[in-house]
Amino acid sequence: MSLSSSLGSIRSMLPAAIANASPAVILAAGFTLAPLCSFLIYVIYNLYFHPLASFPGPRLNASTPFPLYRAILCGNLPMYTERLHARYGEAVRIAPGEVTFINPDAWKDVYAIRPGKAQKPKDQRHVSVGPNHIPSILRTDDQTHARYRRSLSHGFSESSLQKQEVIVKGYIDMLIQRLQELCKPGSTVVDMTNWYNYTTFDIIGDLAFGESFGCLENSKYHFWVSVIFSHFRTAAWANIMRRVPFGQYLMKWIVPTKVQAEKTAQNKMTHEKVRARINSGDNGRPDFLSNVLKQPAEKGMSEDELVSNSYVLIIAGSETTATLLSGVTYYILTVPGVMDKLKAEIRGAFAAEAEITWSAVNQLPYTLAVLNEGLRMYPPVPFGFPRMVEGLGDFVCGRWIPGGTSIGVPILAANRSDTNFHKSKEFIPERFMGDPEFESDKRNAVQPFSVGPRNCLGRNLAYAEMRLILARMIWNFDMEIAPDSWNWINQKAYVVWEKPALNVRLAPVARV
Ligand code: HEM
Repeated sequence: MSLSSSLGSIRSMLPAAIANASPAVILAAGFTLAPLCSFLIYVIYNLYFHPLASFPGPRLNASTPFPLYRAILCGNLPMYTERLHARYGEAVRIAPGEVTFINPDAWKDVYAIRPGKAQKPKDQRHVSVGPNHIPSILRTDDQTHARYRRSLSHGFSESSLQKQEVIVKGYIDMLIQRLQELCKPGSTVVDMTNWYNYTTFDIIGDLAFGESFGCLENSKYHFWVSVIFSHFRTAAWANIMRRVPFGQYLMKWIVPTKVQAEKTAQNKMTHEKVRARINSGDNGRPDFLSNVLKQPAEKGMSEDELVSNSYVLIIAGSETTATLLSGVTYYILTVPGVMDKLKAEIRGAFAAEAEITWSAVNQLPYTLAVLNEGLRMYPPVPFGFPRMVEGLGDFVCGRWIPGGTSIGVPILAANRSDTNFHKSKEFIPERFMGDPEFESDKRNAVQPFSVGPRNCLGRNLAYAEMRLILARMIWNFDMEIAPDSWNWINQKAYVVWEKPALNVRLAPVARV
């Protein structure tokens, strides 16, 4: 049957107004109405027939992913999820196929390996593709991940950590010295977010590439580092574009040319740095790559894999630690009483600065409690990395989740939930020191380094660095928050927090 005779027979069944319309008008109407009808069916299915239809959450989120897209693009995802959980409870359907849980048991069910079950793969939409398109340790399949992790783990072992102390200490000495110089003759206001970043990027640059970025020496960001900060917003767009048809092609139009050019230059620089590190071979230094480079590529990493993983090591290892130190500095300067206790513990424990070592700072319980409360209130990775349910489905916190669903623990929401913590929005280090008032706290809800085979590899290094830097800062300086930083904590988050300047007045401690 021809098109015109088909249209003719349809016409005879329609009311006169439509029947008299020309074929072009009917086709145009069809093209307009078809997507509208499909969308309507999609919404009705999501709301009433989808296997997740019984999960709590706003109806708009259950029917379309647009509220989630909006939260991601506005840098609001962790806070938005926190609000949804406060309103709808422990499990929330944040988008048609995405559910988040704040019950501590979800860490086990979603992230850990359970007997007889495979680990759940990452929801790749939340993980950036490396600039050289070789999947990094954060994105790759389980088999390659196991190889990366095995070859890298030596650089994060207890014995390597002990040897790394001298390298880390050198940069902390430089931080203190530079800040002392800035304070001459009396006190001065500095942006501590920058100074913590200078320090942690120099440390991790040294441990990953064998040379620092020279940020402390030059009191400014190296080009490689500054590019990272301008790219976090792009990562939010990339998250959305991984969800829409032809998204990867659209990215080229969304990312400004300047940003693309910076990224290319950074990529070239990374290749050069990695090649220089390969050429220096086993340089006898206890850095991250010494062990990797001793092995053949099939057991260690190829040059491209080294490039891709260097990005992860540097960004995951620097920005996170500096973020936590900035957050803790903000809280100890704004919550009454905390600074006095910290000073009493740190300045009372040592007779001289040289005594402040990695093993010595392990003996400072209040300092550790302050860092843990900082990780609860201001986790450096505030949303975390969701996983996918495979196959037919699985149980999470006693509820059946169908295959194809993205599930996760939104870190900030779990950490600041009233169901998990007494006085959940207050910064109270005593909750990590056995204070009976906080006996009902579900402290195992706080997993800022995640859980399972893909948890943070640098956890011990991060704790050692954070304890030492905080102790040395408190030993050396009296601090006061500048009036323009009182509101510092209200930030956006694009994967990581977008931190403004944290202006702090530093005054060297006078000692006789
Ligand atoms: C306060 C500091 C830090 C926090 C809060 C943190 C948090 C995290 C989180 C949430 C993940 C993702 C885990 C997952 O997907 O389940 C991760 C992965 C990772 N982190 Fe950290 N991190 C910190 C410091 C460091 C440091 C100092 C290093 C050292 C280089 C590091 C290296 C890594 C690596 C290599 C991974 C990937 C692990 C894998 O996929 O097997 N992190 N981190």
